[in-house]
Amino acid sequence: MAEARGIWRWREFPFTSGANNLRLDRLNDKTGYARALKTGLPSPRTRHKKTPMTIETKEVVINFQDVVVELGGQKIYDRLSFEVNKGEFVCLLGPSGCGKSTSLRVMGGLLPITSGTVQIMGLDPSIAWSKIAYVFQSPRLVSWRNAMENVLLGIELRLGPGNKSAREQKALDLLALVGLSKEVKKYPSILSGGERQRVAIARALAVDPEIIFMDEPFSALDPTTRERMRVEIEQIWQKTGKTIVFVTHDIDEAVQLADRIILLTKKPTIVKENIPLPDARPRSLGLPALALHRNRLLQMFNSIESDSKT
Ligand SMILES: Nc1ncnc2c1ncn2[C@@H]1O[C@H](COP(=O)(O)OP(=O)(O)OP(=O)(O)O)[C@@H](O)[C@H]1O
Repeated sequence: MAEARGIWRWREFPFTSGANNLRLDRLNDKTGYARALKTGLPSPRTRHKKTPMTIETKEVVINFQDVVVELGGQKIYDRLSFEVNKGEFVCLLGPSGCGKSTSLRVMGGLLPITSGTVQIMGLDPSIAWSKIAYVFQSPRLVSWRNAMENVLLGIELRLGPGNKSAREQKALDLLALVGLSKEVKKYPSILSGGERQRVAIARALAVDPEIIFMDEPFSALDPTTRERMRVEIEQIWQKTGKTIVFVTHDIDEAVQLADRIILLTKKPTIVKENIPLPDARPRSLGLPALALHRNRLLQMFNSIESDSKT
């Protein structure tokens, strides 16, 4: 696990990627000044000054190295390698069937690899389960438990019974974080699709994971709700500082949300390209910079398609 420290000057900052840009983006929010104090980074008012200072750079929390996965006699990954840094919002983007969801199963220790190495915070995935949580396309709530009880279920299963009132307060706080303070007693059957997915996000956060894996979490929602949920997940990520690995095949979603897009080829899959997105947040899809990323990604997708035909 690499952890480096270095001297940083403001003018160099926008051109670095990963955790550094993430920290910079976080300074753009209302709590930027308080965060600047906490992180030791310059506040938005003073960061233009070329003050040399020492900061933490990147810490790798996910490491895929030369991973081969074979399923049903078919090679899915062909020595797939990538890294994810602490605090990053990484989107895994690629054509259908390239193995995006498979990578989440591998990282969760749910699927053995044929060769190569996978490490989650320096650990083998089989023993790293306490570091991770999942949000799936379907919220997978327990129908006979209300919103709060569903969040509590996550805590109970992972962390044991513990202190009841502390657990309940934590569940309430998380439901407030995802905008469901008034829905805590509602059962899944009367929650909207977006609300159900928010409960699932609160449940994932409840076990205090280092890394959250999201597998197309908004793809079943209507376009308006999907758009709203993107804004909300970005805010939640900024508030919690979690590392998020977000699987999608939606280019717009990826350019709106990611610090970095890992673009995958078709099977047998390798990384086609790592694409850092240093653009300021929140990002509107109408911004010219996003249109450029989008067009570039579309071209790459076309190239992936034509590669597979040859
Ligand atoms: N248990 C299995 N046995 C055989 N093949 C499998 C198994 N599970 C997954 N696969 C195959 O592995 C490949 C990758 O599947 P995966 O679901 O990871 O793709 P994906 O990139 O997430 O696709 P999509 O975007 O369509 O959801 C697919 O070709 C799939 O058919």
